[in-house]
Amino acid sequence: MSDTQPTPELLAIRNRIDALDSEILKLISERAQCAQQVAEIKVAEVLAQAKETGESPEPVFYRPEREAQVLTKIKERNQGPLADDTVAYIFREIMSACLALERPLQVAYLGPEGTYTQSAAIKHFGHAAVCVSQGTIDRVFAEVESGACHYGVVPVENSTEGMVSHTLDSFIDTPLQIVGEVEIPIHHHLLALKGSSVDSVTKIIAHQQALAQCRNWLNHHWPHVEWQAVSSNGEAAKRAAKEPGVAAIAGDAAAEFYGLEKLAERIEDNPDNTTRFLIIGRDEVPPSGQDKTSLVVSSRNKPGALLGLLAPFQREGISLTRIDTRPSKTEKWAYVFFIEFEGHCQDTKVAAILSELEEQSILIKVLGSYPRAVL
Ligand SMILES: O=C(O)C(=O)C[C@]1(C(=O)O)C=C[C@@H](O)C=C1
Repeated sequence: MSDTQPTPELLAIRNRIDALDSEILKLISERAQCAQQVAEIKVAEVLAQAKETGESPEPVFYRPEREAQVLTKIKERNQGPLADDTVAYIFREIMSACLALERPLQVAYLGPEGTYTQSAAIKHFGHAAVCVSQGTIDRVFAEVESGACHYGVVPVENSTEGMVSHTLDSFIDTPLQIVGEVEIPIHHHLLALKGSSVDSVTKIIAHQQALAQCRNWLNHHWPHVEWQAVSSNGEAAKRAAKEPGVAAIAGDAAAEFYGLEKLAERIEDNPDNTTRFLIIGRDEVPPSGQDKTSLVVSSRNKPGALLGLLAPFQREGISLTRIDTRPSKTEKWAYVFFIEFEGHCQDTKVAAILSELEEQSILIKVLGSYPRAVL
């Protein structure tokens, strides 16, 4: 390191940075005070409503549609040199901290710690949310349904492996709504106890989806070692941290949390491997202007039934973003369709499509209209 004094030029720029930082701090504090005032208004509105109707619902502090609008505006206004996503992440954290002043959020996620779902929860809610690990997807739904947690985060699809069928099935019976979505690029690593060598590995464990996403790599490098599916990548990392000879497939967060050595990095077969997660909550979300709607629908078992369900979307010019089929739990060889499309159920065109589908189908359930992922 050089022991020379900073040049006058460097000193001047640092002084400018100090001055800017104190201005930024002042503005952030002012913004946080505004958020506190918003909270007071929300509480007052609920109290006024309680006086009028006798009902006293909980004030809703978290506003996904507003957060999506704030982040979208920031990205649109950004003129560099920082990247759009970088400035959006900074504002994500500012809003997360402001919301925590209004009401700290409890978010249930499919754990244990170190899972990609935890990374998704932090990406969506920021670091001020309190993320609460759950052992299963069912527990995440149950915690939000019971009110023990405000929101939940569950994986729904992977770009290599397709839908997480358990999550889709859970939506059929739940009273919860989808209130948001978030995508995470998935990079898997082979992890083992610190100081382990590749030769010491006798068993590789991971969630079955992770094993599937690394199948070619495993076949090529580890054909003679046992592979075992476990309940989550976080669980795999937790075991690898205790059991010599056991290597786990998991991501950076798990490697860091359990202090594991990376024996091989980025071992997924598809470098664009991405997982999409859904945010579940108890309240409907008003339109943000850039929304998606998810629904589950089952038609009568007759020729052309699927075509009939899709025709209204084509007529109204509404883009489908996803369609999936699951066996109906109530009738043999009958199916339910999960359909996702652009728009909000309060949009006139979408409302027209929904009432048409209601006439044609034996079951239709809107799972939620929610802002498209901004980050
Ligand atoms: O606008 C609101 O309703 C707020 O509570 C403020 C704010 C923000 O910091 O901008 C904070 C939390 C909400 O989720 C959305 C936005």
